[in-house]
Amino acid sequence: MGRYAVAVRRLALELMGVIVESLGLGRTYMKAKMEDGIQVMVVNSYPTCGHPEAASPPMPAVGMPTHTDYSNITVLLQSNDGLQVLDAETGRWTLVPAIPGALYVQVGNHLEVLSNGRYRSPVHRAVLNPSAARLSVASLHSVPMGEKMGVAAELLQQDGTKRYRESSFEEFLEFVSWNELGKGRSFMDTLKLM
Ligand SMILES: O=C(O)CCC(=O)C(=O)O
Ligand SMILES: [Fe+2]
Repeated sequence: MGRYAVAVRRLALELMGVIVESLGLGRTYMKAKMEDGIQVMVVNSYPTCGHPEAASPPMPAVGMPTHTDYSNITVLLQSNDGLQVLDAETGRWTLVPAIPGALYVQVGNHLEVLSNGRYRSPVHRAVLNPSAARLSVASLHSVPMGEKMGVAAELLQQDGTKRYRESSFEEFLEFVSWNELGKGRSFMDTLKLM
């Protein structure tokens, strides 16, 4: 686990470099902040479970409720199927298939803010697998705890409109200590200015 944590952090920082470069900000734009930043590793263990509610179509049992990740970027390793992403247009849940040896990379809230909405932080959840127990390891990479993340000044200049307010990881923790995950307003919604 120790070696995986180091390797996945190196990968996340490398990917962040490529992403900010794609935004025209230069590859080292976030380098120092990401190097000083935080990495949260979450190991999720889900039991086997079928469809507890008789419904048509069947309602899956949810292991982790609907949310977006408060990170810049998240790298997920999953043992088998269970992760679903919400298609905002159709309202449909799409399975992210577990491919042996593959990592799933997901945009977090902070990257959506930084990019002024060019990158979107997907709404996702984990459903219980009816035929097998499941493990997932999520590695969330962010800027330092008290650091405020706002829209990149260069992108704001291009766009002329700020779509998100700034926030820090500390503010997020304060929010989640009072608001249950998957219920009511999400923290991401509180960041949106339009
Ligand atoms: O178990 C999964 O596939 C999802 C985990 C997740 O979304 C998280 O830990 O933030
Ligand atoms: Fe997540």
